[in-house]
Amino acid sequence: MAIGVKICGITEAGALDTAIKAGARWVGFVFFGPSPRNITPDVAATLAARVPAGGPGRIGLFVKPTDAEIERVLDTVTLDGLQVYAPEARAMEIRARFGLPVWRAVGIATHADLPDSTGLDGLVIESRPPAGSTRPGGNARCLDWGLTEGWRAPVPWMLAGGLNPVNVADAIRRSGARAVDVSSGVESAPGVKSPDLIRAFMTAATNALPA
Ligand SMILES: O=C(O)c1ccccc1N[C@@H]1O[C@H](COP(=O)(O)O)[C@@H](O)[C@H]1O
Repeated sequence: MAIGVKICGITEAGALDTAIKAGARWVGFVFFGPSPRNITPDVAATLAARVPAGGPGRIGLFVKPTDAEIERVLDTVTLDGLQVYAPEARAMEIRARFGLPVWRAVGIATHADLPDSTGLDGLVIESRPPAGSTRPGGNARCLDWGLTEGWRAPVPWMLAGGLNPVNVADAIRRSGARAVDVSSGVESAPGVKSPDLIRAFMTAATNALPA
């Protein structure tokens, strides 16, 4: 079974080209000031334009965004979907307002935190941020992968949080995820993607399950 991979927090063309060549299903651009991966709409537009037709979906990541913040990005950047950190009702509003698929990021601590319904297009399931963190994701923090065992996901979902080339195969097997999302785990320093780590992650994720 093919595993979908999202390489998130791309800030420059070299990493983007590596992700495309290695077969990423999605690439993510972060629009959140406190993140070391934050980029301007102009930079994102240049990157988004490099993605060939039939290439990975271009996902914009937003944290509790206002409509104006999303509008400002979409005025400049062509995106194929949005990843939002916001309550379900707000994420639904965003979906209705902008007409793009919306995946909601959900931080979980127990099996009971897993949503059993949603009106959205997908869910990004990850660990809760450490206390005092300035951002709700991108903290290289792993979930207990056993928590998703037996979960009947209402929509497609991806596993995120603390994944890297060494642990991703185990994470896929233990969590049951068929799509994974990575940012910090393919970086040589915060906000600096490593082409070697991107390639290693893609290989490990792709080979995690028998063909
Ligand atoms: O990457 C960030 O800086 C970020 C900022 C704010 C919200 C989410 C962010 N990243 C996303 O968090 C998960 C897990 O990332 P990691 O692999 O543990 O670094 C993933 O969806 C990132 O795109």
